[in-house]
Amino acid sequence: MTAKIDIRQLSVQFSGSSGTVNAIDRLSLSVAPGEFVAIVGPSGCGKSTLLRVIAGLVEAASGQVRIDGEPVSEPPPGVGFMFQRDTLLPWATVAANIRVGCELSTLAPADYARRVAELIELVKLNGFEAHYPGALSGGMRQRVSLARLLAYEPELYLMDEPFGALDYQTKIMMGRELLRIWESRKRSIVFVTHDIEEAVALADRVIVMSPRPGRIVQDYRIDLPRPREPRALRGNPEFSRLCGMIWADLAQASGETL
Ligand SMILES: Nc1ncnc2c1ncn2[C@@H]1O[C@H](COP(=O)(O)OP(=O)(O)OP(=O)(O)O)[C@@H](O)[C@H]1O
Repeated sequence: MTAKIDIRQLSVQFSGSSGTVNAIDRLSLSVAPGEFVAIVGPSGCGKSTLLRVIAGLVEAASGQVRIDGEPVSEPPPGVGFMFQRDTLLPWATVAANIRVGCELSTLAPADYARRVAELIELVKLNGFEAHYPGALSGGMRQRVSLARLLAYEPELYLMDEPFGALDYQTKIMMGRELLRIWESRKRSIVFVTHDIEEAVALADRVIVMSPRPGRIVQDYRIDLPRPREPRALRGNPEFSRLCGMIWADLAQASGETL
């Protein structure tokens, strides 16, 4: 079976006035079709850079990234992103921003309005349809970005701390929705987060990265039963064990003692 994402010996460097930064060093990773992979690691370890290389937005110094067997050289079709800083159109309303996702999807134009209304309901932005992004909080903008991504329904979701600006309850709710959609459609997801519990609750695998240069130090298979209810997992001993191990890896990667 062809991997959805196949990364071989990837290195990425950034050059600036203060010298060259080795952001990623000889990293190899394979993501199967339909797999949900979470990436955790200390700040600055190259998680966002890795997503950007997969998305064809940053060039590799060496190594190769393939999506569906094809080398990535520019943003590939069928890939949806959700970046840390939202990329909403400032001149378009909430509804119009979500509609952009529909336009990228295979949905018939006659169904756009219904889908936009469903997604606004899903991300709890009823009453804000006609607002512009500048009039929304960071968490609300993140929910619009999520709705736009869900409207697109790409084959591959690249999500960079998608729930980082949300309050705890909304974050749990959005995680549950993402799981529900993923479980019904089985698209591939690469999901960067700083939240270990979120990573273990959602993903099939949790990849732990070390700080500069970014490398993979652990690759955990999360065999917790599905469908999962993120909140109910909090009392599960296997869930706690996995979170504890990843916590220890991260502490070690950051050079901290527990
Ligand atoms: N465009 C760029 N130019 C120069 N250096 C960069 C650029 N983008 C990233 N870097 C550097 O590459 C390294 C990895 O950055 P990256 O944003 O990928 O880390 P991260 O793990 O996503 O961090 P965080 O968890 O804080 O979001 C950092 O040292 C960063 O300073």
